[in-house]
Amino acid sequence: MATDFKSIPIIDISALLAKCDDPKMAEDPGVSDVVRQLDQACREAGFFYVKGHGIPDSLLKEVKSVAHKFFDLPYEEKIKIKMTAEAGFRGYQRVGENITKGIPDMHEAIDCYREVKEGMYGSLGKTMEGYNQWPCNPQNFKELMDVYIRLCTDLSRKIMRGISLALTGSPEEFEGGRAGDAFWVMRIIGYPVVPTADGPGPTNDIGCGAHTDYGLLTLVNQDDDITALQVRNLSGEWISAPPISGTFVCNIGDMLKIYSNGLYDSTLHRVINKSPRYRVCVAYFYETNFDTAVEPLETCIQRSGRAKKFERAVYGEHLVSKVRTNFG
Ligand SMILES: N=C(N)NCCCC[C@H](N)C(=O)O
Ligand SMILES: O=C(O)CCC(=O)C(=O)O
Ligand SMILES: [Fe+2]
Repeated sequence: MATDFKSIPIIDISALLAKCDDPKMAEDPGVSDVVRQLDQACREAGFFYVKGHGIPDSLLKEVKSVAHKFFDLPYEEKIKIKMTAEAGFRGYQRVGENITKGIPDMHEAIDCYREVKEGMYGSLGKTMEGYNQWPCNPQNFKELMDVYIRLCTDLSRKIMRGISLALTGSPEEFEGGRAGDAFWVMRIIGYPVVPTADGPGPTNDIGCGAHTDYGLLTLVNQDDDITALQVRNLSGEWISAPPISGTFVCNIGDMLKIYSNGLYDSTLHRVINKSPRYRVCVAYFYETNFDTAVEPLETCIQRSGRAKKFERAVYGEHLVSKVRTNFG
């Protein structure tokens, strides 16, 4: 459960990464220290920054730089990779096309998902079947994102080993049938400058309305120098998550809330870009296996008062119902 946190902690995870695939990792004092910090951050805020994550800062910056270059292109160019239901909701969506709680968001984006081949998950996977649509311009876009996705997947798996240790004492609860074949989502998002009182432009200033993320863990790579992401604490105050160069902002999704039986919450957050500059964010979402039925872990039920607080949910069903409401 979230608390009245006033700021979001920064965790150096290098000791966890160094020992992550060592069978004795649980006994390492450096790992234990990171695990304790992850546990506290997940209980108190559901949000934390990570540093010491091993992904080069130059790559974090390049990914944002190609995103800026894409969004700078004329509309006719961007719409060449238009998001459609036929493409499994992959591709470019214009400003106002994504809906949060009935209100159009003031962002444009390219949505990408792990490829779902025809028939792969039967009727459960139908909506998400399709291939990603990559722009030809900037030219290195796809190659760069492929590398980035691979690194984010590996990093997320490792952070989840730390979170697994914190919740259960074993590092492997989110592998195998739960998230050993993790589904992923990536959104490359652009937030235009908000209109001034007298100028033309969008009808509201909410870049992305209050929402929770859907899966296990999100890695947010946001533009430096613009504070726009806000996180809601228990009393309903919006706490800013300002950019800290070289870090990711991480947060917990709905599936981890269920697995942890509410020990960790998927914290509400929103985006308001009040700066005079266009903002980009590349958000990577690490999820469970697409067809996994998620239920509270037995250890977490024991640790949280012995009552099961959530019913089982199939991740793929949750995603599909979100995608369908996001795009009308
Ligand atoms: N895959 C994830 N988590 N996407 C987050 C998008 C949040 C906005 C969306 N309209 C919503 O209401 O969920
Ligand atoms: O733009 C951001 O900083 C976060 C975006 C976000 O919350 C999302 O896409 O789920
Ligand atoms: Fe989000």
